Amino acid sequence: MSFRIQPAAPARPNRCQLFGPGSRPAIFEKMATSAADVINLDLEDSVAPDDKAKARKNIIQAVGDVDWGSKTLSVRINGLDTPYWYRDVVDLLEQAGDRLDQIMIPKVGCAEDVYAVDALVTAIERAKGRTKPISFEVIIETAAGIAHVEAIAAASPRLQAMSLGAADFAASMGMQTTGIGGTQENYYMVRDGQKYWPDPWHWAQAAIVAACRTHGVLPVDGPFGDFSDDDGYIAQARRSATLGMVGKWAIHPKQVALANEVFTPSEEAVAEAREILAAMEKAKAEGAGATVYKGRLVDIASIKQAEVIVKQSELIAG
Ligand SMILES: CC(C)(COP(=O)(O)OP(=O)(O)OC[C@H]1O[C@@H](n2cnc3c(N)ncnc32)[C@H](O)[C@@H]1OP(=O)(O)O)[C@@H](O)C(=O)NCCC(=O)NCCSC(=O)C[C@H](O)C(=O)O
Ligand SMILES: [Mg+2]
Repeated sequence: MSFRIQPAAPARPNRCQLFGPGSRPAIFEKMATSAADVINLDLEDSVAPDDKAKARKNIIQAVGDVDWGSKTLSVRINGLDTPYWYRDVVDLLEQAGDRLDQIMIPKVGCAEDVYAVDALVTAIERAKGRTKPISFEVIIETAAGIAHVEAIAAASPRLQAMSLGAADFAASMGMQTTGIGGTQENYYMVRDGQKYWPDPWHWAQAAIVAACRTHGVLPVDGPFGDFSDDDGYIAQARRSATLGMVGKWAIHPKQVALANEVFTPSEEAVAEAREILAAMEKAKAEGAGATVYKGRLVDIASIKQAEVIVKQSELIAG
């Protein structure tokens, strides 16, 4: 291990973030009774410009009126390039109750974007005597965002989570696709006449995971647009989980169970992880730093790998 210690990410379940437009209050109760760990009420791209003010009011009222249970309650504000974002922050922080946990900042392009929102939030919290600090989550969904991803991950002690927003990311990067997440028809390799579809989001996800893990932030996979394609969603979510992400967005309620299934370690995986820990305990007691488990090497690094799975399952079990 480096002399630089890797900080732990916030210890809260974040397997699924369910989104809903702030202009559609009829679904708020349904979101609250869903099995999602995080609720994202949206003021940004799912809300038309003429509906922004009403959506703000809907959300402010719902923060206090709806029973959100133990979920993390987050509101996505508008981007810092719009005329809406400051009013989103001011109205939310001045008028919404203490049940509000988090603000999601979209299209973050540099650490200073987070700094600017932090300054405004801090001023309002002090002025209004809000005692529960609002946490932040950000979306990496522009070329600038991914170019500055590590500085963004380090930008504020309020920052708890960071997502990849595949739709805006693709647009900003000039990618030739209208798909939101998943494999892309024209992103393939050919070997022996067979096509093979790699994952075009892989490198950006890996960059986000590395930045998040360096600074103690939860890395999260964003939306998968085709909510009729369960297999595609599951495949994308499994790749994200394998890379180190802790959860994924749901843009339709049917995706919630899929995310929870993928990001909850299976009983078999947890049992195997516990067996590896037990095998290493035995090896250590015998003075060895490595041993053989089911025909393969396990060593001190395997303890840390197994602990990731056990800790995640314990966190979810509560
Ligand atoms: C996608 C939707 C517009 C679909 O809505 P709808 O046509 O109503 O779907 P269904 O008829 O299949 O609904 C079935 C029942 O589920 C309820 N419902 C629908 N949506 C939600 C929801 N989000 N949460 C909870 N419940 C929901 C319906 O009311 C039906 O209930 P019932 O009648 O009682 O059976 C809609 O799902 C939707 O608006 N989704 C969220 C869209 C959104 O927030 N988008 C923003 C996030 S993605 C993004 O911004 C991209 C990102 O930034 C990037 O760049 O990548
Ligand atoms: Mg977006």
